[in-house]
Amino acid sequence: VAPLLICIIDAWNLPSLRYSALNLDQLSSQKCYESSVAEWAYATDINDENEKTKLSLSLDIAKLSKEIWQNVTTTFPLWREFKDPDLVRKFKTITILGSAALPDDQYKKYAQLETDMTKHYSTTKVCSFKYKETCNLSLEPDLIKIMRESRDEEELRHVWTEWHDKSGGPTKQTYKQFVEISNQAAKLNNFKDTGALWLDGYESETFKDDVEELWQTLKPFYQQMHAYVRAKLRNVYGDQFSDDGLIPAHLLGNMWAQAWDNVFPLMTPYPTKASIDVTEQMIQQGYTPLKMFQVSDEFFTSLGLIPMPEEFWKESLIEKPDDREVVCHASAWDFCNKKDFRIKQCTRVTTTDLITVHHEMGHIQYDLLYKDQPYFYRQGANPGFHEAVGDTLALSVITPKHLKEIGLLDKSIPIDDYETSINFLFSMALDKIAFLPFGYLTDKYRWDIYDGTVDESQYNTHWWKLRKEYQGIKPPSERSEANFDAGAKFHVPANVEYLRYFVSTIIQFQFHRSLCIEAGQYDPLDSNKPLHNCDIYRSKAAGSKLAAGLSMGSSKPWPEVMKVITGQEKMDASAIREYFSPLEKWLTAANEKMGEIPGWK
Ligand SMILES: CC(=O)N[C@@H](CC(=O)O)C(=O)NC[C@H](CC1(C(=O)N[C@@H](Cc2ccc(O)cc2)C(=O)O)CCCC1)C(=O)O
Ligand SMILES: [Zn+2]
Repeated sequence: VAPLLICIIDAWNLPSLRYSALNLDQLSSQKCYESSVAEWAYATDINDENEKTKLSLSLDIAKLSKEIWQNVTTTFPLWREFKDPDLVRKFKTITILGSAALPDDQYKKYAQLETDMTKHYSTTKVCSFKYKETCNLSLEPDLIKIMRESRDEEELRHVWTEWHDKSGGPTKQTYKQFVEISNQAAKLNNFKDTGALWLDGYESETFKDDVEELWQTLKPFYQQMHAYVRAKLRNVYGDQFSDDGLIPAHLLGNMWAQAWDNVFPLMTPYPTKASIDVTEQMIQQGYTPLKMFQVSDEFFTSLGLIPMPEEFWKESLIEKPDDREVVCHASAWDFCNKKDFRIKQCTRVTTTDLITVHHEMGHIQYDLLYKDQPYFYRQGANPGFHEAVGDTLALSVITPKHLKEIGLLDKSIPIDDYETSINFLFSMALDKIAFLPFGYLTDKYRWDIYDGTVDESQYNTHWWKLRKEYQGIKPPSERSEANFDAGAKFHVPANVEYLRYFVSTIIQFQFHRSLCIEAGQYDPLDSNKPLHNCDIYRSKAAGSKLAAGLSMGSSKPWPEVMKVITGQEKMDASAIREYFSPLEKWLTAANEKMGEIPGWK
């Protein structure tokens, strides 16, 4: 590869030799394509044959990137001193290898451990509460549905405990081994541990402090919402509550208590007014998963963004097959050949899944917008940007105004009054504000493990310490170090960094505010155009502003991309606070009236 490399670097310097730069791009994207095909085959049909192929292809691509890395660092040991910042940036993306830096045998062990943990998570089955001998319930769709719909405290506790015992516990020792190898890889990349490697993706010395500050800014609002929800759940499940101020984790409508929108029906602020749960309407109108993807694609193209390519509609898997095991956790795939882009999602016809469809389509839209960047720049400006694309557009889609526009909310229903807006904002806060402490602690927990603060004898104790401190929740049943409850959350066994979702929750409101101004849908001085009512649907101006930033991929540091999209360079909680400000006032007054004191011991 060395000679190829020499002229590659020249090529980057001498446009005349561009063809050789293409070779490195072509070499890497070809290998990426092959390993993506093998990954996809496995994720959509979990069996030994596909697992072997997937592991061998991922070893191949690890070998190639290690070879390129070794040649770059030996041929150009002083690359950090180069004058051209773009060249230095390219070198940097090549030299951050992650697990591929491991020697082959260690890499094989790492990949096997990760595959074993993800396979265990994706195939775990539990027994039903009502029919004790039925033990084939999957997380998706069975347990998700029970957690969303059941109001039977014992059934919720059974399902929560079964899932946490069976999915997390058995992977604890595997995870401990995985942590050790993962840290070895980080050190080979010149990081002190995997947590530091993850944070490097945000290219900011102060990132941890910035995140902590954003959390401290929003924590009082979270505590007001937590207090109101706690009071309302106490009315329903009284005996489950004690005076510690904590909410039992199984009563919040979600297996991980990370989004509470499913308990909205138990605490609707104004029950006679409209709510944005349009699941019934979708079913009545004969919505199918395909229709949900078409509705989303139409929203993107209404902004002048790129339609899903032919391949997408042909190759995506949008419903759970009934003849094989698949990894149901939704995901969006870029096959690195500029043509093949797919989504794998076990889609159900629900409002939540309509939002998830937009989330996944947002990933593909970003992949499409930066597909002509050099291979190493075909990434999000930072991981949070990739997560924010779909959610930003979903903030418009989910408004009562837009739901009427697409016929999911009856035209006759009044939606411009104060009470309807409080219902809407409360439902949005149960999703977005409830998520913030979870989005933060899921990586804080793993930073503490990777940097050695916590060893495996404390894995479960530490998880519940953070879950109590940040979320104000507690487990519904006795937990011990025989459990590994963090392992019951996909991203831990699958080893996917999670802070990206906290970052996305903050910046998506900054993107939304900027695009709403561009679309003429929001004016900070016009109270008739509040931010939460904005729908950028059909605004080509908003679409082109978003596309201008996203097309840059990771070619520039993310503050520059942030500036293109929002005019600001920093993450800033003012947008999310402005969006929710009517609700924050309402909740504070409601808690005072109930005598409900925010916070917990
Ligand atoms: C090849 C590959 O892996 N590709 C990446 C994308 C990429 O890197 O290009 C990818 O598809 N990752 C999967 C992951 C799936 C989901 C997720 O895990 N979400 C978080 C947090 C959350 C929850 C609600 C929400 O509205 C938004 C976020 C959770 O469920 O806890 C499942 C539901 C939605 C998104 C994703 O799409 O981020
Ligand atoms: Zn995502």
